[in-house]
Amino acid sequence: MPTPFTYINAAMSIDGKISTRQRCQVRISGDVDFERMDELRASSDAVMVGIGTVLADDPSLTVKSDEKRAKRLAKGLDENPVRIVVDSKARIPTDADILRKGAGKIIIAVSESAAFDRVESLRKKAMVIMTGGDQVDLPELLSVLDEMGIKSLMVEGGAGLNWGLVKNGLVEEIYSFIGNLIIGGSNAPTLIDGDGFDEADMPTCSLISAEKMEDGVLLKWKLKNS
Ligand SMILES: NC(=O)C1=CN([C@@H]2O[C@H](COP(=O)(O)OP(=O)(O)OC[C@H]3O[C@@H](n4cnc5c(N)ncnc54)[C@H](OP(=O)(O)O)[C@@H]3O)[C@@H](O)[C@H]2O)C=CC1
Ligand SMILES: Nc1nc(O)c(N)c(N[C@@H]2O[C@H](COP(=O)(O)O)[C@@H](O)[C@H]2O)n1
Repeated sequence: MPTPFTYINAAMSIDGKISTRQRCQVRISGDVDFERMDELRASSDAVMVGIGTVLADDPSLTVKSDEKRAKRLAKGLDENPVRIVVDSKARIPTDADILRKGAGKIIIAVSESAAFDRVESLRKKAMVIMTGGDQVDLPELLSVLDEMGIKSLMVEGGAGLNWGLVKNGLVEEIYSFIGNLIIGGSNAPTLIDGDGFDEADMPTCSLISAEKMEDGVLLKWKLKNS
């Protein structure tokens, strides 16, 4: 089944954490990396996060630069890419920023385990796509997105969603900005959490580029199995 070109973009500490043990939003990127992230948003068909990130960070996932939004409009696109939340049980608060801020399509990807009334109330604010039994079926979801014309998909985390996508072989590239911080903590989320791979199954990557950026480094990887 065809799926969009899917890539993860994230910022992590020297020790691979993407947040603290309190799971609150941490500014790891500097201005240059946030600008790069905004350009990626502006140039992607869709941006995706997991419900854990929505509950922790309450992001809007909008393109921040007026100029970049104007360029999208000039090309006949919506100001923002399609914004997608992977949320099996439809837990997203109805006043979440992503549902209130910015123009453009919003998709909430739920599973059959979502309560009917929650799904019906979300349908007033967003398009709902249902796949999977207990949890969202990510391969099926990405196939549906591809059929809808979404050909490039930027994944902005968090740790659990990143795992689900990589485990299913759905990620082609990973871009990680490593900032000059040490966060530590065995309960702080890393770039990829979940159950983890056994040694025999670990995906390997080839390095696309390594670039010094402000006080950190931007690494771009291509997954070999994709
Ligand atoms: N530094 C950075 O670049 C970034 C940092 N973060 C940080 O990451 C943390 C959030 O990460 P995390 O808590 O892992 O949350 P995620 O955003 O990764 O969401 C995880 C949730 O996604 C849902 N989900 C649905 N289907 C699947 C599936 N098939 N596979 C995997 N997950 C699925 C699950 O909830 P359910 O079953 O209910 O649907 C799961 O608990 C926050 O602390 C945030 O600040 C987040 C993004 C970027
Ligand atoms: N690239 C990057 N660097 C950091 O330091 C970060 N904390 C994040 N977090 C991601 O950005 C989202 C915030 O988006 P809004 O601009 O508020 O819409 C957040 O949810 C994470 O996905 N990213």
